[in-house]
Amino acid sequence: MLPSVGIVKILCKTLREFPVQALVVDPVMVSTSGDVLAGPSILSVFREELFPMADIITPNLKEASALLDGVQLETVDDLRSAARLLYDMGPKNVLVKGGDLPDSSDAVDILFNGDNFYELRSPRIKTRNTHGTGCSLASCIAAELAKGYLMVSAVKVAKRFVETALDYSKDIVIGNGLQGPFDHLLRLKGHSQDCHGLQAFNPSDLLLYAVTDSEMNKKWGRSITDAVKAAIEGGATIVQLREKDAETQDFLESAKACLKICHSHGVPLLINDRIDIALACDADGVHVGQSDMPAHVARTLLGPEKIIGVSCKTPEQAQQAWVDGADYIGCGGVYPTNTKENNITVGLDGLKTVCMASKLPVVAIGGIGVSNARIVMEIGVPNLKGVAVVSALFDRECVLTETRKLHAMLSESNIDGTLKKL
Ligand SMILES: Cc1ncc(COP(=O)(O)OP(=O)(O)O)c(N)n1
Ligand SMILES: Cc1ncsc1CCOP(=O)(O)O
Ligand SMILES: [Mg+2]
Repeated sequence: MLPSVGIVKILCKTLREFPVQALVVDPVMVSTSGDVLAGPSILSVFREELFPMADIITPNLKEASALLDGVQLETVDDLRSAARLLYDMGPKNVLVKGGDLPDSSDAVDILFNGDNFYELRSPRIKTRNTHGTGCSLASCIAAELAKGYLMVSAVKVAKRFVETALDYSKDIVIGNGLQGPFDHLLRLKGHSQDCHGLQAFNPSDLLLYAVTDSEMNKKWGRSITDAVKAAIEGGATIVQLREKDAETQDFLESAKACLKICHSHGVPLLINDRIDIALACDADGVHVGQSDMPAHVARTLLGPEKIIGVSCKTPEQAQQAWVDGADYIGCGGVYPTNTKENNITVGLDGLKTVCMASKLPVVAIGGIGVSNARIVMEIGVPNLKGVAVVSALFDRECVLTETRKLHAMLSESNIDGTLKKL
């Protein structure tokens, strides 16, 4: 908040003397609640001195209008024209925030970098807790840029953060004012206890990730609950129900029964593909692939506490998973597999490339078993946390024996540079 010309001039002089790596300017003039925070005398010094130094400026609708001498901004096309005119004032990027745009069910923001326009949409969240959203967005962009991310990524992460946090805290009541702040600490909430007494997501849970397969269990004449019990007894640290052919009602009943078994052993249970089943049985989370429900939609539906995993074969997909609010990624097939048809194999090199690009913990999947799990785990990247296995556990006569063998092997492998013994 820069309320006087003198203060802006001092700031600009100081920035010239002590240049910063990235400058995010939120030209605070009119708050979402309508309060005037800086008068019109500030406009010329913003335009002429501060904006040309900025990597990005982030005006809301009213501020963009004030900076453009009161021009009416009523449509997404108007936002685009405004972004272009503001860009001509010298900043490297312009984000015009259309949260106050009339007649739009989405919150639409326009990012313009001189070459391209990006239309960023998120569902409009009905809440009184919008106080400080603009400041939070700008601060989050600054934090992402400080971490070295490109502008488009930084803006997307910031917008997703604000959207998720707004949704998460839409009903909280803080203070007596008309507007409350939203809860900025939702990411930290992941470390709290959930209502089942299970610790929220811990990346080391990915160590021995058992993925069920109804066909395999049928073939060996066992129920899904017996299969899950045996895998947990053998040392599985997380379980995913991947029941491709199950009827919805059967799937839901099995999921409820498996959840009881998993929780009685402190093991998280995820559901593959089916957000509806995960919601209906209150599972610990879901795993989605590139053609399943987008992870950011799953996050909105499941809320901040649930675990979301995304299948990724490329660094770009890994970056998107992070932007979308996932907790981990599954990378593979590392080796060829008969379990998933037409699955492209990425090999150990592909796995390493994805791990190195990923800000999220990674579990390797595809053709992995006792014979090769050690080689996979020893590729030497700290965020590779474990292996996800289907046939090596469930297409075998004794799930317990196979899980024990794999568990013993993983316990001895050199993970994160430290010899791990479970
Ligand atoms: C841990 C883990 N990683 C990857 C996958 C594969 O998910 P997807 O690409 O959606 O394919 P399907 O399993 O749905 O056939 C997974 N399930 N688990
Ligand atoms: C679901 C999936 N996604 C990538 S490979 C794969 C199948 C893994 O099964 P298996 O462990 O039997 O190779
Ligand atoms: Mg899937």
